[in-house]
Amino acid sequence: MAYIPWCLRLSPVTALPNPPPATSLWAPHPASAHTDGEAHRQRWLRRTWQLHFFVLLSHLYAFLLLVGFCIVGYVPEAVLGAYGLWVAGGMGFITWAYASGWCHKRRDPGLFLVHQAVSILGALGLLVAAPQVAFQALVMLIAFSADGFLARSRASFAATWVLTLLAVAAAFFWVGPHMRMPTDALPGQLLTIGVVLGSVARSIVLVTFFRGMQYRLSVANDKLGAALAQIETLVRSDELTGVANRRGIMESLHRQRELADRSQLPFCVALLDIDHFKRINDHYGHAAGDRVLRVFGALLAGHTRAVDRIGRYGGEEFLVVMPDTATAQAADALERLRQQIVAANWTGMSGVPCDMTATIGVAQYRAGESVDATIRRADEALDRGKAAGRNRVVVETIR
Ligand SMILES: Nc1nc2c(ncn2[C@@H]2O[C@H](COP(=O)(O)OP(=O)(O)OP(=O)(O)O)[C@@H](O)[C@H]2O)c(=O)[nH]1
Repeated sequence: MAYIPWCLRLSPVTALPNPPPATSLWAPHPASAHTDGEAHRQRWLRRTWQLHFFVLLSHLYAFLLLVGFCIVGYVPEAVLGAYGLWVAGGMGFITWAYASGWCHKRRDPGLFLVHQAVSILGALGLLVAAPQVAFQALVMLIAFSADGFLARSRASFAATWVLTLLAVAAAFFWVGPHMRMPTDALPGQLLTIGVVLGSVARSIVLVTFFRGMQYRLSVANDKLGAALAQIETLVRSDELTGVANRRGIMESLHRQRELADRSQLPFCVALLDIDHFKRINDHYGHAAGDRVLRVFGALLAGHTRAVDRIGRYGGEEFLVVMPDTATAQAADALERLRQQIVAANWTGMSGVPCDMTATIGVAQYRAGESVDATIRRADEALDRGKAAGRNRVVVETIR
């Protein structure tokens, strides 16, 4: 899974059982890389480096403050040297890990646990070695713990803070009596103000950065949700006519069957077939035939109830699911529809000089039967309608 700090994780899009992972903070996930391509990868790399550069700056700032404390005599030079080596070594390693791409291959590309362990131990070491600047060391400890926002999980975030608090308690226990705020003279006061300002600035930048990340992730998540909803609609729609395609109408039919089995309410299935449609193709070409089909789809959508479900079952054959409807009511409604088809201005609407009719077969669902059985009976009625001369509504034969 891509590395995403827990605080940036968004609720997953539920439209698909396995939604693609949201974008990672530290490295673009391979699955998401193809969406925006190289530009997207470069953007993420730039952000990673921006954050890393800022962290480097904050360490440099803390080091310069320590130099100041050393100059005015609060910190031994050996401690300053050890601290400098620790920061240079740690940051050098992390810079190498980013630059070489080594950290991107790891399960934890932010090197979170290593980073936290090194940071907390270093700050603790400073606290013990130079209790004169305990205040700065404590501020650093808390600031490093705030990096826990990069944690993979709430558990490691909580663990970071618990460990920090335990470390601080232990440090107080050992060196507590020697701790003091170096504010007895002006240089110490100024340096202490510098520590406070530095920690406030670090917090502001980190919070701003994470808020920005969270906003961008939420926008990406919304876009993904909208795209998935669009795909959901597209896979169930007929491109030519705009009504449901065979998959969509069959899903509606299965749903209606389940509802009817529960509610014991009747429902009907109607199959509609345009009469002599082949002639349109033969006389005016396939494109003209497509325009006629589009008009037929629009007529069906416009002259059926909102609760009825319409789909293109195949070729010039359409299927209508009519909920809460018994055969007699269905036959009446379909007869009105047939008349609308006859009366429609086909030439005006399709641009093809023609007058179309349709034959309709209708069957009522019988409790417990398969949807295929209902469709078969509607199809038999349709065949009888064609054989009897077309342009009519035929109800299934009750056996
Ligand atoms: N333009 C166009 N034609 C299609 C499409 N799908 C199927 N057809 C055509 O629809 C015609 C169906 O012809 P037939 O099954 O003989 O039916 P018919 O001519 O309507 O005759 P009856 O149903 O017996 O009244 C064929 O010519 C198919 O090529 C489509 O998406 N677009």
